[in-house]
Amino acid sequence: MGEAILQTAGVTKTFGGLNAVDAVDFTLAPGELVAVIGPNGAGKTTFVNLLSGALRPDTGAVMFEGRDISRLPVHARARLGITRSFQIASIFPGLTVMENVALAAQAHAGHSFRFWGEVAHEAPLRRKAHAQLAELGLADCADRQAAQLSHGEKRLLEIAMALVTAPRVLLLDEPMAGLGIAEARRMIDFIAALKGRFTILLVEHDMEAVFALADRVFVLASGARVADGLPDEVRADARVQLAYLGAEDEDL
Ligand SMILES: Nc1ncnc2c1ncn2[C@@H]1O[C@H](COP(=O)(O)OP(=O)(O)OP(=O)(O)O)[C@@H](O)[C@H]1O
Repeated sequence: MGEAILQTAGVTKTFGGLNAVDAVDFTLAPGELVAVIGPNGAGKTTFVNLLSGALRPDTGAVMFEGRDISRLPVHARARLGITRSFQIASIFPGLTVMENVALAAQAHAGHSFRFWGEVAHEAPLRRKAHAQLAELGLADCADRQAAQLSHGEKRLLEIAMALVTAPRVLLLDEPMAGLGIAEARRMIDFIAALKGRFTILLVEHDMEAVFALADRVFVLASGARVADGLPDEVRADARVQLAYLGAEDEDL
């Protein structure tokens, strides 16, 4: 893989006396899908917050294309193309799927917020939304009201709303959470179809999804990196197995 698009160097975040993220070095190369895993409380959410800008590191740095972005807030990082799906996606339940995607496209286009009545007349936005939904295999949902979607379909819509903004890096925080078996399979297929076209960091407890999707697996435990490698290497790593001991719901 080429140079990192997103990188951390010795990044640390402390809460009280606890190093939630402890001197972590991490790289994400363009087009890669890296899964960040670890037992409960390992620091995964804190780490994503440090990447998205929701939290600032106490020490160390976050770099985007070699530029130090450690002090930039969420909106400035979003403008650079670092997109966390749920931050983009406040789904409007009374609007259709297509209208929600068109609104996300409009927000990204940099217009100040306008109500849907105005946006609805903008054919280019509607076309863009339709094209995005068709590309994602969601065209059959386009005219459904968002409120009527299943939980799994709403998660797909959130990701579609992030993707229409053409993110440079997509941060997916537990997209499988709360999905039934069939919905989980659909989500795995959906994310698999994004591979190579988008650069993705996936935080996920669902190991079936992680090992089906990841190019590389990055393991945190007690805030620190314990492994970073190919899925099969990580699965066989004794340090990883040790980190997961006692975490009954998270068998590797
Ligand atoms: N705002 C906060 N204030 C104090 N402690 C926090 C805060 N956020 C996280 N922590 C602590 O930091 C540690 C890491 O938490 P974090 O939520 O990042 O882990 P996680 O790997 O995402 O866990 P899970 O898999 O359970 O979501 C935990 O011990 C948690 O209690």
